[in-house]
Amino acid sequence: MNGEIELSQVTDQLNSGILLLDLQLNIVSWNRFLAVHVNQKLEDVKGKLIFDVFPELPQRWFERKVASVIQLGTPTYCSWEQRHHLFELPHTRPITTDSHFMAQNCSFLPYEQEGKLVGICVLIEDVTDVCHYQSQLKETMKQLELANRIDGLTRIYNRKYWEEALGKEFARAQRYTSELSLIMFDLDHFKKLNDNYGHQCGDLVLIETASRVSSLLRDADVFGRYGGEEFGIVLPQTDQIGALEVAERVRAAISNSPIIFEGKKISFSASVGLATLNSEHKRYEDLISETDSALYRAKSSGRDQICILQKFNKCS
Ligand SMILES: Nc1nc2c(ncn2[C@@H]2O[C@H](COP(=O)(O)OP(=O)(O)OP(=O)(O)O)[C@@H](O)[C@H]2O)c(=O)[nH]1
Repeated sequence: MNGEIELSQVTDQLNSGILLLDLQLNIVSWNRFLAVHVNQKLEDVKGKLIFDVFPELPQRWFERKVASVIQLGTPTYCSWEQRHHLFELPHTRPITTDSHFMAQNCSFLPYEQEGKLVGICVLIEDVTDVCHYQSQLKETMKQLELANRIDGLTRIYNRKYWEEALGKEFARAQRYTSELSLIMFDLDHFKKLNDNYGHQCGDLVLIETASRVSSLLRDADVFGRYGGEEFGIVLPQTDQIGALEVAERVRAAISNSPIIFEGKKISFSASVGLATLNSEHKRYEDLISETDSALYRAKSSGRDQICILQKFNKCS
């Protein structure tokens, strides 16, 4: 039995491409997998320069890769994560992928005869499925991570993420003795709004509030939904005067224009509490607690207004 025939019977059944090149990068042989995917017979490509048969190959990169195999006499490798594919071979998967071409792991192996390097064997593995499932996994992880941070209704940060961010900003402001202010606001008579116009209308007001306030803030500010109809804004590098300006803009943005729901004009407003970091605040919870007390005072002083406990101890 002829050894060559025997080997090709095996390699022709492989679900991977095997391409044999001489040291000048002319094609010496390939297996059935490549003949099928390139749709050309071995006789038609034998002796041709690889770049004439596969013009898509990055020539200089390919030559460098092969040169290292020739010089070192050791295999080298290129995974689909480095380059999605080298050879433009159509994939035959019924799955939808981002590319028309098969994702590939390619190995470049030295090919020796009688102890002498005579060529390079390129092994091309089809890893389209791996690539596809990995991309899906990445996308799912991204969505999960987002869902973990974002409030489902208003699309701003949820309480857990917002509080973590406040904790970090608090620690940073203490370490660098920089300014930090906190605004918390709560929609007024929200229960009545729900009762009068329905929960759907209440939801719409929450969404509209988040959207209006988001558009007023700087990138560094951290805006989150603290609970039902209560929101918080962390303002790094912001003193009391700066925070008061923001608070006034927030209050006005909410109460100055009603929404239209089922043809009806729905007015709503918010009460706002504000506090600025000082030496009495030992933990970020102290800052929340002071802001919440200011908010409570804004409610009890008539709503649709801003209150600060520190220094001014006043409402505006
Ligand atoms: N539509 C809607 N309502 C919510 C949501 N979360 C909380 N609420 C409602 O918000 C209302 C809050 O009511 P209260 O805590 O009594 O406060 P309020 O009516 O706004 O009164 P003041 O805060 O004192 O002005 C409750 O009826 C909750 O059911 C939500 O996601 N959607």
